[in-house]
Amino acid sequence: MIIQIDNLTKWYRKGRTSKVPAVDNLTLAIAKGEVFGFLGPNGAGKSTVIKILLNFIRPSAGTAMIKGIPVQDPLARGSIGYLPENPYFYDHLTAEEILMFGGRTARMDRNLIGERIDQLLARLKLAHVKRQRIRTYSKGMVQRIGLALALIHDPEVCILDEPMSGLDPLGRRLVADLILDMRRNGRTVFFSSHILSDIEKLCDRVGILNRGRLLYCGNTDTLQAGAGGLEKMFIQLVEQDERENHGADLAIG
Ligand SMILES: Nc1ncnc2c1ncn2[C@@H]1O[C@H](COP(=O)(O)OP(=O)(O)OP(=O)(O)O)[C@@H](O)[C@H]1O
Repeated sequence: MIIQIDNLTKWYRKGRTSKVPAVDNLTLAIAKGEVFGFLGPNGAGKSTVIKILLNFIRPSAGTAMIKGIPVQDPLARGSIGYLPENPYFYDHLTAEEILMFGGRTARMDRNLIGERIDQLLARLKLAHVKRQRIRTYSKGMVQRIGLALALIHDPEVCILDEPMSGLDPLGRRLVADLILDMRRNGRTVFFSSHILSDIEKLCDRVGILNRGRLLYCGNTDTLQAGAGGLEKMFIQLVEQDERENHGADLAIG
């Protein structure tokens, strides 16, 4: 398995005395070449899992590995491309400068980086702003530069935290096409999203998280065959978990 998460738990402090589990004994394995959609309501723990995979934060218990390498080992990061939930750049830099920096950090050859920049900016419909400073970009343009930076070194594993966030329908289509291309090229994509229609279209499998626990993990084909598809299933599972395990009546939908 290219991503292997075992019994992962992350506690955060809440006030002085109490702690809440943001991730609660999560076990999950993603195969090479899979497009995996990671879903869950706000605060379910998706970004926390992603931050652990990137080794930005440490788990309280359990393990996470990329290509069999524990995520704490810097070697594990060599094969990852990462898009944060809210990408942020120095706004006096241009797209070209940011992407060149990203490519150099990944130890790529300058000429190769140049080619890759042109290719990615064309795909993301940003070629015309290559030499413009980021401060002149709209929110959706910054998001697309974030994606280009995640992909500059053609990573084996792409971990994308809400890649469609802030994008218009055309931007979403561009990102969806890029994800499908990555799958065709044997790349693995692990992404979180609240846009269930995108998840249904793009993913081989989905995992549904609530309060840090995995409520469902499985194939999207089976879901579509079921009545109501992913949206209905998502709402039912989360409502049921809230009612049965947390005494809350959500009354969603
Ligand atoms: N640094 C922190 N300190 C304390 N609690 C935190 C911290 N970061 C996250 N949390 C809590 O951990 C839980 C999971 O948060 P996380 O950001 O992982 O959720 P998410 O599923 O990514 O949510 P969203 O869909 O809103 O982005 C939430 O209850 C959140 O309040």
